[in-house]
Amino acid sequence: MKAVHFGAGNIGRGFVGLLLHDAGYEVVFADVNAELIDALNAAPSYEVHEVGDGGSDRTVTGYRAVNSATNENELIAEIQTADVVTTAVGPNILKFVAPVIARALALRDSGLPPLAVMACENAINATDLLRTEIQSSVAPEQWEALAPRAVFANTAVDRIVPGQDPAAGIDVTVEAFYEWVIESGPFGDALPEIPGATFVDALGPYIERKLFTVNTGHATAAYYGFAAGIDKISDVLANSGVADAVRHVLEETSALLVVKHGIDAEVQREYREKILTRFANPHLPDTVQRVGRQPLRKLSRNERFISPAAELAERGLSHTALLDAIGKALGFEVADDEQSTEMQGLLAELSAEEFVERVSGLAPEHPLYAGLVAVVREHQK
Ligand SMILES: NC(=O)c1ccc[n+]([C@@H]2O[C@H](COP(=O)([O-])OP(=O)(O)OC[C@H]3O[C@@H](n4cnc5c(N)ncnc54)[C@H](O)[C@@H]3O)[C@@H](O)[C@H]2O)c1
Ligand SMILES: O=P(O)(O)OC[C@@H](O)[C@@H](O)[C@H](O)[C@H](O)CO
Repeated sequence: MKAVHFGAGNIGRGFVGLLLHDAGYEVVFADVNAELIDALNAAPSYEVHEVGDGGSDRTVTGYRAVNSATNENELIAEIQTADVVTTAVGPNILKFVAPVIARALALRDSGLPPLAVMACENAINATDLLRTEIQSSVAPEQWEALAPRAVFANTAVDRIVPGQDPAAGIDVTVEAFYEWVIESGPFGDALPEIPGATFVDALGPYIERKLFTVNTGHATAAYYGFAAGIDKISDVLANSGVADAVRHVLEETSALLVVKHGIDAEVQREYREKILTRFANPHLPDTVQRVGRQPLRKLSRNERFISPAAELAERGLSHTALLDAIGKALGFEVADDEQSTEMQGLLAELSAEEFVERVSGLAPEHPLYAGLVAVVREHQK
């Protein structure tokens, strides 16, 4: 079995690549980082260090790596005969990896089983987005021929993999916890063999629970931590004021998840307590800069703040802690985070109403709109 994985970064090496390797796949990493590709190809193995309770050291072997920026033909040949394609490049990058997948599908032997394509990004229905990008990269009549050659399944991935110490080379430090949930429907009876993954009929509740608990809580900690001048995420959680703010936010998103998806309130309470423990893992060198990265993406309509806050507002439920966290997000500014500087520019140039419409995509008639405008206006004072 062969898997081609786009994005040999933190989650690519520390989670998706590891689980595919454990499942018996020959893993081919594709990345645009030439130095990383060379380092992977120069070593016969790399280590995944799981830190915290229950962690152990794991070794990944039998992989190879292709530079997708310079070796497109080699990559196409690999995808043509692969069983699985996964991505962990960031949702905004999917449009760049789509054309090469389309070209490989066009050359794929139609007698082969369909290629299983799964985007492992922090976004709702990221694989649907990837499929749309692949489809729009070819002519409509060509898509009819290509579509049966692939199966597209959405997934939810959860493992905290911080930025890595450059001195560690290609080895990766990760938390011990992981969860990979994949929708089963698209595969019919032919589920990919990935023992470390859980296949479910309906992914919606899983991805929303993950994004609106783990990622909403994480981003809240990052933006409050940044405002307080704290660098390490575990130190942020040690600040009782910030820890309370994160708890309040997660109580609000939990109320939505319980009412919307019928998740048991006690089960959800335990889930969020476990997540707070994960954030506080002192062995994990995670930073507010990484967790808060790309704030414009995080403040967009279907993401971890606006989506739950909008639905809470629509249902007449409390969302004040989320609005406070959004206010903190507006203060995020990190020199090498382009979106954070772009956001500061927008805050300086646009009215509060224009900023809300541009960034969150909410219309003036939405019940969250006025509250959001007030938060932005307060920040601009
Ligand atoms: N790190 C985590 O804790 C974590 C956990 C769950 C999900 N995720 C999600 O996984 C994705 C990747 O996150 P990460 O933390 O691993 O980021 P990362 O920056 O460590 O890795 C991304 C990799 O993608 C590569 N890349 C960029 N453009 C590319 C292209 N056009 N083709 C091929 N490779 C390309 C980069 O060079 C980099 O190596 C994001 O969507 C993130 O939300 C991350
Ligand atoms: O990757 P992002 O930028 O969407 O979010 C940053 C972190 O919250 C995220 O990477 C978490 O570590 C991860 O989602 C845990 O499963």
